[in-house]
Amino acid sequence: MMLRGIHVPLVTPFTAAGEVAVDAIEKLAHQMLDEGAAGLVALGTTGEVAALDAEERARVIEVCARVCGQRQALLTVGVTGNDVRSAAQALRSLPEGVGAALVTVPYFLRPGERGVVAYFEALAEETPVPLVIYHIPYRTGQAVSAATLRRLGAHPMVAGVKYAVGGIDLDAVDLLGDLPDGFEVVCGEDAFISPLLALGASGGILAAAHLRTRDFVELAEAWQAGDVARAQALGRRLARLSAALFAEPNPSVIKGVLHAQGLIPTPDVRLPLVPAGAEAVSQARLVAVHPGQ
Ligand SMILES: O=C(O)C1=N[C@H](C(=O)O)C[C@H](O)C1
Repeated sequence: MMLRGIHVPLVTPFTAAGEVAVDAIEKLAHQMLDEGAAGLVALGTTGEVAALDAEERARVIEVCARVCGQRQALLTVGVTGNDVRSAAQALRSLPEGVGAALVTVPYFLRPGERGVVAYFEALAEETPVPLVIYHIPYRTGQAVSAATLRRLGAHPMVAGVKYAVGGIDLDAVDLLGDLPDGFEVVCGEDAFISPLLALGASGGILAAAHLRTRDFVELAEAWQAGDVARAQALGRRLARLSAALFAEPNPSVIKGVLHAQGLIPTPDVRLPLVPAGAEAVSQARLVAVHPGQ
């Protein structure tokens, strides 16, 4: 169960001069693992990968690979793109220490499900590490059915799917009711982590888990142990936190809270993202401390 547990897609903090704050990434990476995260994700959506140049991406991967190597934790690296040659090149370029690649469904082109299958089957023949399909139709514009995910999951180099469809849909219920051997579902829709775990997901790749990390870890453990009462209580509280942290475009609120806690040097994000409003940050900080029953 390579993807079991909570994996934190790290933010990319920036200095006041607008540079990538590598030291802050290193400290955050250690802190997430200290809190029980099973692994880290570099260059996810939360890491603002689209706004980083090649050299910055390489530095983020390097620091995360160093920390995950020291801690024997899984490092998953985001590979975004909508053409097979650049995605394949990015996979081939992954350095030692990267354990998996989170590959977005090709976005904007809307290639259809046959195109999605051909894309991932081509990458699965090239990749040095297992692939996790990043299925997020409200960002990519491309639907992917349970049947298609099951077909892709039959490939030995396709390890799972990060499932983020804006809730729990019938495809999630269908897929989790009949998973290919060795294929896992991890939640990518933070507020729905608890119900997806209840349906049999292995864990989550959750930006919200930058905060109350240990609670997210305990939530996954409670569902895996069948402690339903504990899992339901934690799930309700953490859903409220997730909703507050996603009140404005991710990762602006999370960065605002981490900055207010002194964990990153600035709350800055790169355009077209803009820093979260003070009210959203204040509300998220309040919910993080008092998540309710
Ligand atoms: O960075 C990621 O990977 C994630 N991105 C999602 C999004 O911003 O849509 C949210 C999820 O927590 C992880």
